[in-house]
Amino acid sequence: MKGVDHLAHERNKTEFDVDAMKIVWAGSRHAFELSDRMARLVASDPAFQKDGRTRLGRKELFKNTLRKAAHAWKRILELRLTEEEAGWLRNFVDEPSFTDLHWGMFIPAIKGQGTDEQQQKWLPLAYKMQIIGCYAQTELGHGSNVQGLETTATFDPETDEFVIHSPTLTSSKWWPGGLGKVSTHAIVYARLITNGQEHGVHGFIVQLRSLDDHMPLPGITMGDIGMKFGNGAYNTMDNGVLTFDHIRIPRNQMLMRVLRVTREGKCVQSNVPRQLIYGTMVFVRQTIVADASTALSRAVCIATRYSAVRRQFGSQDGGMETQVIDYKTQQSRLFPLLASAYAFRFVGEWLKWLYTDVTQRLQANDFSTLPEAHACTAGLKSLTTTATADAIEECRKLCGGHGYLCASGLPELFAVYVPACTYEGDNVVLLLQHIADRKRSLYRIQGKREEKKLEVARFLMKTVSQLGSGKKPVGTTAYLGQVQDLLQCCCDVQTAEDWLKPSVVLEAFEARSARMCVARAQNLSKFENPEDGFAELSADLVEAAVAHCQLIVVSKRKEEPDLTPAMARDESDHHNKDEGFIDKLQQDIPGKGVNQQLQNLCYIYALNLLHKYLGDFLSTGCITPKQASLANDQLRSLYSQIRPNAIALVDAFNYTDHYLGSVLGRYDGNVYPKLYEEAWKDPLNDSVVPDGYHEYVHPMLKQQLRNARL
Ligand SMILES: CCCCC/C=C/C(=O)SCCNC(=O)CCNC(=O)[C@H](O)C(C)(C)COP(=O)(O)OP(=O)(O)OC[C@H]1O[C@@H](n2cnc3c(N)ncnc32)[C@H](O)[C@@H]1OP(=O)(O)O
Ligand SMILES: Cc1cc2nc3c(=O)[nH]c(=O)nc-3n(C[C@H](O)[C@H](O)[C@H](O)COP(=O)(O)OP(=O)(O)OC[C@H]3O[C@@H](n4cnc5c(N)ncnc54)[C@H](O)[C@@H]3O)c2cc1C
Repeated sequence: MKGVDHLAHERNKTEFDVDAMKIVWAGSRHAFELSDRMARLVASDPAFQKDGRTRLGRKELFKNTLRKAAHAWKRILELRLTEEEAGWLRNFVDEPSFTDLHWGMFIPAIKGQGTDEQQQKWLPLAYKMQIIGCYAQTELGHGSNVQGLETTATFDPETDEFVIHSPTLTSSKWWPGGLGKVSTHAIVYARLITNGQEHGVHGFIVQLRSLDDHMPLPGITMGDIGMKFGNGAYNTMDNGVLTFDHIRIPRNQMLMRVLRVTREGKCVQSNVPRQLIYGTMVFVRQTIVADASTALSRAVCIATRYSAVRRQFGSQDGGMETQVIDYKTQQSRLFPLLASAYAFRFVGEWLKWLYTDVTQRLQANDFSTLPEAHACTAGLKSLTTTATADAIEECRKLCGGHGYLCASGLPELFAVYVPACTYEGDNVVLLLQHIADRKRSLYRIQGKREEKKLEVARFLMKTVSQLGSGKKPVGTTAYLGQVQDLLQCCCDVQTAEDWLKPSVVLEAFEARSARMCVARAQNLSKFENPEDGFAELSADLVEAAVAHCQLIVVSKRKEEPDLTPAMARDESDHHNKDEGFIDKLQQDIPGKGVNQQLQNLCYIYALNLLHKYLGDFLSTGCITPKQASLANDQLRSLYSQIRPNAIALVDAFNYTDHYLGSVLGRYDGNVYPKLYEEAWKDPLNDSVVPDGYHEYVHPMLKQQLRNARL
């Protein structure tokens, strides 16, 4: 590190081994070394510099993105990077681009929904970037309601082709990233029609543009949908519009792993469940949870370093003013966000494990864990992106006025990040799904034997409804197996220190979630028509889903050994599966003081939630007002313990200044001179007298002066 380290005094206070924490944050030594190497590679390459991005006009900005994407690909080939290394490199380039959709959705869709032959044909082309793909699902009229899509794919047995058509304006594909200007191919989702019969929505590989001159193929109309929120930000992406006028594609370009259309136009269902058509979304939602911890940690790193640099008030006898990080209000806003960054990191690791596990099972024709994977990815995507978007804005406020400058990096981070609350499923719709299950089920609330046929029950509601049936809940809902205990238990916290017991915190969160679920299930049972009940109570159901998802983040309960065979996992998996925050602490984590810091963060995460959602905990009788007050006392004490380690805890994210892209978050804390320097780079400062002055302001001044003299 060159130059003076203005944060050295802060780093000297550190009470733990930062290098060891870097490994914990990265997930493994291998991941740390690899990401560190790629981050430095990108930061040291002038072609990847991002200075002034927020000042560029759309065309210039977009061209710049194309240049960087091409340069990244060139470096990947030159250095013969592995797929993993290439992924990290693209990540550190830090600019949304068409390649995100090519690697992040187009390829996974073919892998997940294509037959072996289709994979053999299309994947090599995609891997070598001989074609560029995107994911065209959403339409102008429908995004959330996938079954409401209007684009049609009608089988023509005479030519052995599908005819892809956009029958209405609202059926125009609208939003797909990479579609507007770059993609040559797309996975297009359309209603399958054979022999005059509809067979639901399926994916089709459609070529959009000529591989020679990049012109749209006949019958295809395409373009960009226009500027989006913020400067720079997501405007580097060509989100597009697309309509089809009776486009023909060969039959074998329908992704046929789930359903096969024969030469005669007969539909043959494979043994794979229909829901796998939605599999790409499960994959991407899982990656979005991991990305949430990255975006959140970037914002927190900026706000924490700046809070240690910034001083306001409190100077005595001409001495230094107080660092704003020492104000308890600043700590109570900042440290829970720091704790959330770590919490989301660990739950993201766990979700990745869950997804890998589900994928392996699917390959072995075991589909039993798919509903849980869907529910967890949907719920946690919603929980973590909502919290992260709010947190980035809070970090901006924590940086005072300077946080509002683009030079802080926070406005662009916010503008790039907020659509995560909408894409890959609107967060409210996903929470409703989290508790949703469309299967007919027997509705029976623990022991009441109050049976009702339901058209629509919900994932959590269904679990609760089956408690009396002898079916043991597994996975993330296993705690509901002890529902009777959880309905009756009394929190035995008597001192603030009692809140530092994992079992106490776990019990409080489990009891809150269980009681909320049971109360909602009881309310639902009062409705004659369950559909009406779900519609009427949906806001309450969302609250229960949030409580359940927060419990997963605080700690995924260790699974019982006597699970159904589908859920039983190898002992060798043991370390991978327990990645909830409390579970993480049970592992043997090397490095001086590391475990202690993680414990502090874990309790800050949990107790801050308890404070924020106090209404839930009090109204369900899980804790008393006195115990809530003790939790607050403990929180304040934890903030004091985190304070000397705050800078080191954000250093452990190992972000380069290039990646952070923030004058306020610089590693060396040299904020003011650099902020001053940055201001002079603004194009407005290219000339002393601005363009337009002589045209508009000068005549106005002159006129006023003349008037005054009259
Ligand atoms: C690289 C990152 C850049 C990101 C760029 C952004 C890309 C995008 O945004 S792509 C477009 C993403 N679009 C969405 O996420 C749409 C959101 N909507 C949905 O996901 C679904 O339509 C739904 C979850 C809201 C379901 O609607 P619903 O009508 O209730 O469900 P269906 O009747 O269609 O199906 C019911 C059946 O399927 C199960 N299920 C639903 N989704 C999944 C899934 N992803 N995986 C597994 N299973 C799923 C659902 O639980 C029902 O199950 P059963 O009860 O067993 O029938
Ligand atoms: C930056 C960005 C990138 C995108 N990239 C892609 C892409 O690459 N490919 C692609 O196919 N799509 C893409 N999308 C589209 C995205 O997936 C959809 O916008 C998203 O799924 C939300 O759907 P919607 O727009 O229809 O919202 P709507 O469903 O219209 O939501 C509007 C409001 O209605 C509420 N609502 C809707 N249904 C219900 C319900 N049943 N109960 C209660 N409330 C409800 C929602 O909560 C929300 O408040 C992208 C979107 C964005 C913003």
